[in-house]
Amino acid sequence: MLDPCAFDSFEMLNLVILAASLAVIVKLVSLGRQYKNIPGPFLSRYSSIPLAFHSRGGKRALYVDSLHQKYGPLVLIAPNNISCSHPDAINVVYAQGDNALPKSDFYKAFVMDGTPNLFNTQDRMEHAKRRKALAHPLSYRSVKEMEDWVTVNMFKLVANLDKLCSTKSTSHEDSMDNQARANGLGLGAEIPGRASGSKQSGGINIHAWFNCFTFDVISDLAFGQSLGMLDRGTDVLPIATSSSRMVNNLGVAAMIGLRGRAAAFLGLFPELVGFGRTGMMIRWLLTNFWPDPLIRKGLSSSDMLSDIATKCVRRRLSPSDDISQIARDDLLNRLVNEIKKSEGHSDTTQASVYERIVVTEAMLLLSAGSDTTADSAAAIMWYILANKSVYDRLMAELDENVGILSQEFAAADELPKHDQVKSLPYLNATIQEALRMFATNSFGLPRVVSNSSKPVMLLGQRILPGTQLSVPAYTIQRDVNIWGEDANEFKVERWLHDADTSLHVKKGDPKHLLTFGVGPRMCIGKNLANMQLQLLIATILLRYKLELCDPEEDLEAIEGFMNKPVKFNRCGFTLHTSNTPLKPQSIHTWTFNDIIDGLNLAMDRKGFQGSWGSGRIDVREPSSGKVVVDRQLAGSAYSQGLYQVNVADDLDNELTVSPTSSKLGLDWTYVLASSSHSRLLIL
Ligand code: HEM
Repeated sequence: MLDPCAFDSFEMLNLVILAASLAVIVKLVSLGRQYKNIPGPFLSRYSSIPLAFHSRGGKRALYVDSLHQKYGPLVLIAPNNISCSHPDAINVVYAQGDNALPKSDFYKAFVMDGTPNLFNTQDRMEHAKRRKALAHPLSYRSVKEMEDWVTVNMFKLVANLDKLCSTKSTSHEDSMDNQARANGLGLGAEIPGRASGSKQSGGINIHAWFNCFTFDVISDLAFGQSLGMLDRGTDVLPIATSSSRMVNNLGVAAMIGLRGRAAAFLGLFPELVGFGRTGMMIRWLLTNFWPDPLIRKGLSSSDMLSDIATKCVRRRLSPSDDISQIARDDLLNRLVNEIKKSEGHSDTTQASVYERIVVTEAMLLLSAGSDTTADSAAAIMWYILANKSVYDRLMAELDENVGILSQEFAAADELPKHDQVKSLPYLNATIQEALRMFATNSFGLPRVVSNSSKPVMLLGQRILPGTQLSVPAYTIQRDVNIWGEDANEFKVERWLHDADTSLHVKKGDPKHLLTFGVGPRMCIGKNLANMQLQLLIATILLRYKLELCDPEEDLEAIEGFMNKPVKFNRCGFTLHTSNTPLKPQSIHTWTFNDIIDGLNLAMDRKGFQGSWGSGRIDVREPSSGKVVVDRQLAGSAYSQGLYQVNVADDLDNELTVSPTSSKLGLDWTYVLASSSHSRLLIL
């Protein structure tokens, strides 16, 4: 006989399944009806899967662009998710002030350890507070004051490239390429954006070197110490971490790339990446068991990056560590001061109170401010090299206005200065046009109409709360209605306002350039990025003669969160004949401690112009007895503490240091063994 209880449970189960199915059907029908007047692929009305599929493949912007070509300016790309490629949409979706729309749940995928940062916070008040803390340290004025850190790393970059140029190898086979392959920078399909296994042979992997440069600059500024990639010639860090072994041997660039790839996919399923304990638990499950290795590696990379940032920042903030005593007026220092102010802490507050916020923001700066700049620089370089007339005109402008590297050059203070290049019209027009064509920020950055948002109308369509909106940069930046029939051609002239400008080129208007985003969430690191891009392009072009290894190959890109050039990463490199190569460089770093009360080191950080307390630093070349550095102080900018001196010379042996001290003053004599290219850089 049938047990009545069993029958009841069976019926109950049936009822539950039926109810659940009905709920799904009702939900699907209502989803399908929503925005039925907005065109889009059939499946996208009901599911994010088509968009997720193309995001996983790194081609979201191209996919959405193809939808706009087919359906017009308004397209439903997923349920409740509208892409609008009309220029009028820019000021609606990325509106300022009371009309501003918050970032959508897509950004939850970027939250690392449960603490939102400036970039991924969805809360407007929290965002305003965080933005205020970073706005000052990243203002144009602050960035200008930090130019020397950029210069020091540029010098190291040039020293490395000179070394590669002066090796006998005719192909300039670059060790970076092997390292790149080994550390994940160049594993083709697995780590798209870093392919080095292409047909190109010979040349120098300029993209990888740009990465090392931008990482070293931003870590120098944001962590208080460089990650030393230019010194080691690789972006693999010698820091042992406890995180997943899956990404242990990867370089930082690859990790940031993977993290962006995973987030671009997971952001479409925000229910998988919630906050709190459940969120952490789901994340752990995804990291370990998600069937797609790209996603697992992306999540592991994210954890690993967080570990690295935490270690670096803790080290700098720890009062017991020597490094923390280095007196540096860098970004981290400014960030700590601003966060202390905004969080209402006094100087005496324990570092742990604000450490978490500082770590989160410093980590953000590392991931937001490194490969974005390197990828952009690589793309700009490709456009310059692929267009001979642009190359020639740029060289003429640089020669005329900077020209300094055409003479013998051997020290950081002889590198181009930002003031020399920042207003060069042709250089700036080239950068703008290359970034228009390449679109580092390529897909539409999503915002959401929240319940508290003011009513939103987009091209005559009323947008309901809960709807995601985005304006695709790639499509806008190549729209013939905005840029003219030549929208798909690289024409620097569209940004120039001189008589040479050919009349058929439609002028460019920066308001349609979404490179750094628009509105309240636009890039806060734009000043630093621009400074690096201008200096990088100017320095490299002035110092080296470059050519594409494979002129036939197009610049292809693949997207994570940002767009990355693929295939192009190497180019033929030779020093301009008028340049003398730097002798192979070693950068020696010295730290020394000021133990005398009240003694301040003050310097303007311009290469040689440093001195030590009431004494001085003498740097001599013993063979000639020539004093390389012998200056008095320029002013007082720092408090006492541990200072760092980098000495670049062409010797492998350690420097001999002969300190002499008197009670009230210190006379330090740094004696360099014989060297004709010895230089002292003081940070
Ligand atoms: C060429 C290089 C760069 C490009 C193309 C770029 C692009 C962008 C874009 C498009 C956004 C808006 C993202 C969104 O709305 O979701 C953004 C935001 C941001 N960028 Fe950049 N960026 C670059 C360099 C930098 C640098 C050097 C830094 C740091 C020093 C930086 C820090 C940030 C931060 C913190 C945000 C979040 C701002 C906010 O939400 O208020 N970026 N960037």
